Amino acid sequence: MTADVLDRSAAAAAARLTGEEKRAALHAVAEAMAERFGEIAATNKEEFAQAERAGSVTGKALRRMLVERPRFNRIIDGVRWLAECPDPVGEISELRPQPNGLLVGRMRVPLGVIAAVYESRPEVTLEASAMALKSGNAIVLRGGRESTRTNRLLVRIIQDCLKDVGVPPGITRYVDDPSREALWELLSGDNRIDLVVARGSDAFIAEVRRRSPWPVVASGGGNCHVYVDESADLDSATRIVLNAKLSAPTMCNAVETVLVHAAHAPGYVSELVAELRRAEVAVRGCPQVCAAAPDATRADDEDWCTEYLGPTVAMRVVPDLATAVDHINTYGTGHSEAIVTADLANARAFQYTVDAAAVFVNASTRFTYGYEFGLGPMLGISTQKLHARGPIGVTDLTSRKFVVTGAGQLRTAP
Ligand SMILES: NC(=O)C1=CN([C@@H]2O[C@H](COP(=O)(O)OP(=O)(O)OC[C@H]3O[C@@H](n4cnc5c(N)ncnc54)[C@H](OP(=O)(O)O)[C@@H]3O)[C@@H](O)[C@H]2O)C=CC1
Ligand SMILES: N[C@@H](CCC(=O)OP(=O)(O)O)C(=O)O
Repeated sequence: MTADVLDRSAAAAAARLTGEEKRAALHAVAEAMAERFGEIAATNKEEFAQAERAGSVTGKALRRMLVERPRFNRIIDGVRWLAECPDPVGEISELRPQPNGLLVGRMRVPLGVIAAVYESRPEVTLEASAMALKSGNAIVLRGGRESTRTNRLLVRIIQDCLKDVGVPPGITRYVDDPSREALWELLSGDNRIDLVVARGSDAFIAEVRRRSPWPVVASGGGNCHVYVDESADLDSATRIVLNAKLSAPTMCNAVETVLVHAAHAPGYVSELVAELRRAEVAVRGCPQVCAAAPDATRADDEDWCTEYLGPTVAMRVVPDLATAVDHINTYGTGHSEAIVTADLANARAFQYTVDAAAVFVNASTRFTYGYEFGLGPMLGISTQKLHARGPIGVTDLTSRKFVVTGAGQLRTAP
């Protein structure tokens, strides 16, 4: 299985594709996905029901598995967007003529073979394949086992489209064997993978890092915070907190802990807790929050570390901005963090000192998403600093090499 899946010639074939070939292939994929939606949704529905019966995916993760019309249409539009966006491959920048006449520049190039390993979310299969195609990479995909049939179908459709437009279908592969052993074999040192993108829980990412000698970009959990500063517009703060929790509580960019400046306790704290309770969100609070709002239950240290991924939020009153930043840098996962403030100096201090992939001023953490950042489709939200940070866009699936053009120059300097 492994040698076949990781045939390096697929990487060379992907890297050779012209902009026009990629454009044609991506449009063909978008059209086929739209046409065959019924078949995809039916397969997915069966698998979903099976996972539900087996209890193999729990409530919060279960919904991610569903392929549903409006969201899938958005992903298809993302494939069309990729078809039309400028080809990142071959772009030359930073051209610097040297005193000896050498022309030194940097050319954007594909990485080679990418392995994408991710949760039971079939839409990732489509986005990841399309992004790899556009960036001239071969890709091997492995999603959560409950979605194997849907993922296989999606990859078959993609491969058929590639064949139809004359692109080698082997540049997109799916690991058919859903066992973990097959996954570890894929990631083992026997193969050569240029980048592993791992989306999922901390336990999963830790295991991938342990098993894989290849560079791993972690798209990990989001223990995200909103800090309501002393000068915040409190109506806006409430709207931001509610949006950050309620617009999609199961997603990694949802808020999990709200920090409120002590100037707002007890009055605003009790109002905010009441708003959250009205929206059926449970609040786990520090002693000051519980004193202000009796229907908050007492939080412990575990709460500050918890990604609830559901209708619960932790809340803590903090004496100042520095304590809020310290709390976030201690318990956060480097994903998305927000401050609500009318104080420009505090806004800037927060953005400089909070260590996260996306740091917002007066906006919801839910905006951390490729489409919302103008990057188009994304392969995950990197919670580490290298090689990509935040939403992993198509350009992040490339590297740059130096390209140097001379006229027979020889180096004479020591
Ligand atoms: N930053 C980002 O872009 C994203 C982050 N996330 C984060 O992922 C987490 C939840 O996702 P969830 O669906 O529960 O992800 P899981 O980590 O449970 O599942 C993801 C994949 O990991 C495998 N897996 C799970 N646990 C282990 C383990 N201990 N050892 C080896 N393999 C494992 C599963 O494979 P198998 O099928 O074999 O069980 C699955 O393919 C949340 O923290 C969420 O925030 C999710 C999506 C995007
Ligand atoms: N898809 C999300 C962002 C990232 C994501 O896919 O996260 P998750 O739902 O945790 O798998 C969004 O629409 O904001």
